[in-house]
Amino acid sequence: MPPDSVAKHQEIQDYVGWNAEDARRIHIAADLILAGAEQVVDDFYSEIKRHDAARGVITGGEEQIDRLKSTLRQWLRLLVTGPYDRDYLVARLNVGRRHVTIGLDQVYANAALARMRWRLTRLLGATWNLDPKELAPTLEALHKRLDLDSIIIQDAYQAEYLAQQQSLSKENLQLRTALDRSQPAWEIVGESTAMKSVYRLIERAGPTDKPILIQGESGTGKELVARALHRASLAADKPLVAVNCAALPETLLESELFGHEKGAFTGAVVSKPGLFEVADGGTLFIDEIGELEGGLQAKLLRVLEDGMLRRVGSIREQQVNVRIIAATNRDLAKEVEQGRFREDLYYRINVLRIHLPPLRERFGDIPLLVEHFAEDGWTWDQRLLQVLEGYGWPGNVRQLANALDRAMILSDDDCLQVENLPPEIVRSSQQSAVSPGGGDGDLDSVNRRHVCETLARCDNNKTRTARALGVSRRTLYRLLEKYGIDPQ
Ligand SMILES: Nc1ncnc2c1ncn2[C@@H]1O[C@H](COP(=O)(O)OP(=O)(O)OP(=O)(O)O)[C@@H](O)[C@H]1O
Repeated sequence: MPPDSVAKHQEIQDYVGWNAEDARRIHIAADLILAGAEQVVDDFYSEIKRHDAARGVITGGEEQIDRLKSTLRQWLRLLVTGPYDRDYLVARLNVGRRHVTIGLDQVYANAALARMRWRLTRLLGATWNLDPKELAPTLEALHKRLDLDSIIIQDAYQAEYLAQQQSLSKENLQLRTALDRSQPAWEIVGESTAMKSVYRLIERAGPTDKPILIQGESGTGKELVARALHRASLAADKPLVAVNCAALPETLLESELFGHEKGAFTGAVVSKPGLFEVADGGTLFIDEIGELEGGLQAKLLRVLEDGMLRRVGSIREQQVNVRIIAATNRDLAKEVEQGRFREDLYYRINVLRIHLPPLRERFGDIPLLVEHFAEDGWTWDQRLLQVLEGYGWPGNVRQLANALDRAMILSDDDCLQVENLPPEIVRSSQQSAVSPGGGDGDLDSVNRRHVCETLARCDNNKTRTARALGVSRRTLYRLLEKYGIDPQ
């Protein structure tokens, strides 16, 4: 592994906040997870096999599946036993590549990883008959480890994708397209009027090559819409590459987006193309564009204006042809007014805009979403829907999905019970039963109280609080600022 990767992963590790205590907790849980590994592995593959197109890729039958399963077991062992060090990274990248090369591309890897995360959480929750409070730090450590892991697999994917791109035959490209088109994991659920107008915009705006700005609160499905736009575009058979500006520190983000030349900075011992180059001919989805720093905004503007970019440390300019889809949960017009976002860039990306309504403005979609997120065979009653429809959902659809996951994990049978929803949701339903008639004006105070209570329940730990609320850490900071809450 090149030293620059090691340095980069150290930086990612620091960023995610992985520490010795987390390692210790995972180590304690390792036996349990490994004992349930078969279940997790089977689950991973049943997720993959759900996709018709994947069946066409795994052509070696059961034998190939067995080989892949043993790679996955190795992955799990690494995930829960290995220290997070250089050897882990090398081994992990190899495991990642093996999955990626057979065509389980990013889309599947992500869907299957999400599934694995759910299964591991459930496994720990079900086996350790513990108070959720006691279990929380271990689950958090596990989630951190999976976060680190998915950043690494993303890297492996990119490296592999680039290598494949150079030698890819036409058939393979068509297969890749088929994979992306037939991907049901990106299904957008909702039949409210607001969502119907979103679908209409996707149909109309998708086939143009114009930049699109998707605006909406965190967890409203902006990434889903970006994927639908790409599928509806003329470049649907070309790559869709996603980057989240809030997930990486500025320096990493610059080299991630624009690439770097050998020697550009300490540790850059090899040249690396950026995501713009990887997405050439296709779409680049820039999530949380409002987080982009000034210097990077200028560089992005240049690419939008004439398609020219320069890798970090290079004097050579090169041309790319990439359609930009950007998303933000901020009010960019306000950011422009306050001088935090370049006006010229704003006008460039704001040619077409899609607004995603928050969940509290489309309660009618809740029953469909519950059906979508509940596993096969689960049931629920009207009371559960009433409670869900009476809650404010600051974390939107993502928070709803997490709440339902929790209810499934804690349930003794296959019935979703109100009592197994997160306490803040149950409490808010009890409060609204006592004081009915709260209008929009009350929503902020309900949300504020909800954030305060969750913060207290998570011992003022912001990572845990953000996870419990189903929002990113940055969103949590914005909520704290908005509601004037002192996190201490
Ligand atoms: N309408 C929907 N139908 C089905 N699933 C949805 C819908 N909206 C959101 N989701 C699910 O909710 C989760 C969050 O969605 P997504 O990542 O697209 O939101 P986002 O707006 O991009 O969030 P953020 O701003 O925090 O990045 C995902 O698991 C996604 O699949």
